[in-house]
Amino acid sequence: MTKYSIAVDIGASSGRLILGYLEDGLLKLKEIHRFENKIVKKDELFCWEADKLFQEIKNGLHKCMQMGIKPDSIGIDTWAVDFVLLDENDKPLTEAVSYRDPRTDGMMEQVFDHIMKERLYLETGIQFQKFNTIYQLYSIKQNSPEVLEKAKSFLMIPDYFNYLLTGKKVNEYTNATSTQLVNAFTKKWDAQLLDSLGINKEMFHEIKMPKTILSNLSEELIGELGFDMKVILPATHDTGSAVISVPEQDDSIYISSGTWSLIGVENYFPICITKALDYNFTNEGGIDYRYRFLKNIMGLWMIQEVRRNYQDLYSFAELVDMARSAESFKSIVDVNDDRFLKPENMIAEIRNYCQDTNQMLPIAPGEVAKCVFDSLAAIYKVAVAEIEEIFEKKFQKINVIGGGCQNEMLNQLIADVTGKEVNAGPVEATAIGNIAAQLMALGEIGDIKEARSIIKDSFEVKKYVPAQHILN
Ligand SMILES: Nc1ncnc2c1ncn2[C@@H]1O[C@H](COP(=O)(O)OP(=O)(O)O)[C@@H](O)[C@H]1O
Ligand SMILES: C[C@H](O)[C@H](O)[C@@H](O)C(=O)COP(=O)(O)O
Ligand SMILES: [Mg+2]
Repeated sequence: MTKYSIAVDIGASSGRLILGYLEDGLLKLKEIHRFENKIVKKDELFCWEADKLFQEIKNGLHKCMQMGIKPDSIGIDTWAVDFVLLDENDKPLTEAVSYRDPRTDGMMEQVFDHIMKERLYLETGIQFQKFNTIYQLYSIKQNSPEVLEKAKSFLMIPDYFNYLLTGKKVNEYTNATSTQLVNAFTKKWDAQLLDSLGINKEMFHEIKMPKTILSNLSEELIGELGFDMKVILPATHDTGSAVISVPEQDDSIYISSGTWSLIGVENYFPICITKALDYNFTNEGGIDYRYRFLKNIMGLWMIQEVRRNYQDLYSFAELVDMARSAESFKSIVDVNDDRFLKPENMIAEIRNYCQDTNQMLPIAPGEVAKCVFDSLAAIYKVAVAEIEEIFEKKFQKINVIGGGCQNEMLNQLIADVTGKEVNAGPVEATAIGNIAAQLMALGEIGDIKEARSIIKDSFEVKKYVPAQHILN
């Protein structure tokens, strides 16, 4: 009897419900629902609209019913690091504040007064991003200590949605590691670290692995939806699910290309050496206790903001076409400069950077877009060199997955600047990895090796080779 699993993948720019099932040995997908996700200002904080997002999940499930589809399971993945705190009555004490809120400015440095940066890296193996959960919680402790005193539950965004579906409160492993509060070796919440920061460790829940069958829906949800199903934990960190889908892991580097670009390799142990620290690589948890050795790059967030600055006048495809026509424009920016994390106006900020670095200012939309794509390709090249230096080997291929793999100009740029073969696809890598974990939990797929073989057979990837003149 065919099993049907629903993946809920909510990235920083959009969410989608995608139905997945096996047919003739291939993984088939059917998009059920898609919705926008964006940051809004609430009480002077940049927040996600968590209630609206949960309603969109239910809207998608209602659509399933209208299509006569009763999924056997559902799995939710979202962006990392962000969370909600619940009080003793399981009522939210906080909004779902976004990692782009400046409340964490300066917090990392204050945390280093309690634990040396090097020690924190050795214990957790997690990259230093000023928006990591550890710094968000420290900010709450500094500015609203009463909130932390009342907090009885810490739930990351997918954990929170799972709680709303089932009434069960757990923390899923891959996303928990992104907090920089999980010990890379014990794979548990680091009690000593939490104590040293004065953060109440009792509010953290048991860490559960991907493929855990959490529960059935709550009675309330069954009543509302008219059907029941299993709630399964995929790799609830979206990039953790995306990496499951990378068709070829050996000898290849992946770029999970969405709002963020996450560039790295799959590994079987944490690499916490000084060079990895200096280059700010992370060891986020993966499926089956693997590690995602990767680093964050500002990503297509920049072109999303450019598009918004142009009042959504142009599609992403049109921006790419215009960038192609700006062939002679050569200025590039350091996309990882903090100024690009949440600027008032991305176009103005890019121009300011070019001014500050005595480069030509991008004026036309095509020049702005080209500057973004050239700049991303340039920093990818640096990251590839850093990875090869740390692993002391050359990687032959780069797999670009996620929405950004549709950017054919950027794919070709990556091949040209790195001199490597680029394989682009699958677009919905995150949802595919989410579904694969659910089908493994349901016994439809044996293990990750089989899952990757099915995914490779099921989805086309488009190949890009370096332009000939580059290779000569
Ligand atoms: N047709 C297209 N051509 C070029 N780029 C595209 C196209 N469609 C989507 N993209 C890129 O994909 C990005 C969204 O990727 P996605 O993985 O959906 O992001 P997230 O999961 O972070 O919301 C967009 O910001 C855009 O840059
Ligand atoms: C803030 C985190 O680094 C971010 O969530 C990243 O880990 C990630 O998963 C981004 O996924 P998108 O689909 O939003 O690009
Ligand atoms: Mg995504």
